[in-house]
Amino acid sequence: MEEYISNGRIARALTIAGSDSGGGAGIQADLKTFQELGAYGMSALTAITAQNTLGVQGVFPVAKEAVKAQIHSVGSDIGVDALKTGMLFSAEIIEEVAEAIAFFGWSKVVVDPVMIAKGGAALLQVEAVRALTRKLLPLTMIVTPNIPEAEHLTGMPIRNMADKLEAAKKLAGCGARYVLIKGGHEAGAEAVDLLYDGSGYMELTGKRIETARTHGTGCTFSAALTAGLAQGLSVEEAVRQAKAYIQAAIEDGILIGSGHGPTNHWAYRNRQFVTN
Ligand SMILES: Nc1ncnc2c1ncn2[C@@H]1O[C@H](COP(=O)(O)OP(=O)(O)OP(=O)(O)O)[C@@H](O)[C@H]1O
Ligand SMILES: Cc1ncc(COP(=O)(O)O)c(N)n1
Repeated sequence: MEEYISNGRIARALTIAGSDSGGGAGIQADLKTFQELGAYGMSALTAITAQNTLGVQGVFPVAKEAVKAQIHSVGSDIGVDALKTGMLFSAEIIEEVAEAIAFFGWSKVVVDPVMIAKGGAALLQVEAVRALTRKLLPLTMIVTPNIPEAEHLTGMPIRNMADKLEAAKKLAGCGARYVLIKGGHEAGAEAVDLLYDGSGYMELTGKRIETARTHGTGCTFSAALTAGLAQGLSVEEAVRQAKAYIQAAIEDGILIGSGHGPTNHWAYRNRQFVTN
């Protein structure tokens, strides 16, 4: 029981994100990951997507009032130790989310700036990017863009580690206390992520797996990070645990669907059973 308890109580993690009917990304990936890592998971839905391993067949946004109501329901009763945002879809939803974070004074805020699904579908409206950088990043503990998202948010191309660092500095300038730029979209034998803390940086390296089963890697990574923060880990510790979690989930992939399959959310726990 002990490992489920942080500061004398259950670690509570909230995801504010879209639903992926296929279960590999979005709210579903987040809740599975919270559960696997021993955090109590809660959700506020921002959009419903009709989605499978072949792509996104439909996007149905949730009314901003409904997003606010969900967040206030859990915030006013259960409480939140850490939260993450994923697909936020529109400027009005981003503004509602930012207001709620400020209202409750939550500080452990992970922002995964989801913009475009791996299949190419838009999960964030073009005009919403401004709201994300102006309203949400100043309230952010750690922002976790992939390379195309970091390029879009900063307006600069990223080709190497020096570019990643410069982009991270720009994003820190928007108010995020930590910036983690993910290396999943690069080529090379290793997937290298960069963590910038406002003054220094460190690299997190994992063996790159040649696989089509990478649907929801970013969602899963940021959810693992959020679970760790909810449990009282430092940002560095939570990032290392999240990297180990996603590495296992990609390495031990499961065969589901005929397109870009999901990662294996059980893999990290299964490995702990094997080693214990
Ligand atoms: N093929 C791979 N092999 C090993 N690690 C990977 C691979 N692809 C991604 N990763 C790791 O997974 C994490 C997520 O990175 P990625 O760049 O894929 O995020 P993302 O594009 O936001 O994901 P998604 O949009 O699918 O949710 C990072 O830690 C990255 O290094
Ligand atoms: C609801 C939702 N949220 C996030 C993603 C990003 O994941 P990916 O880039 O792997 O498609 C997604 N496809 N769907």
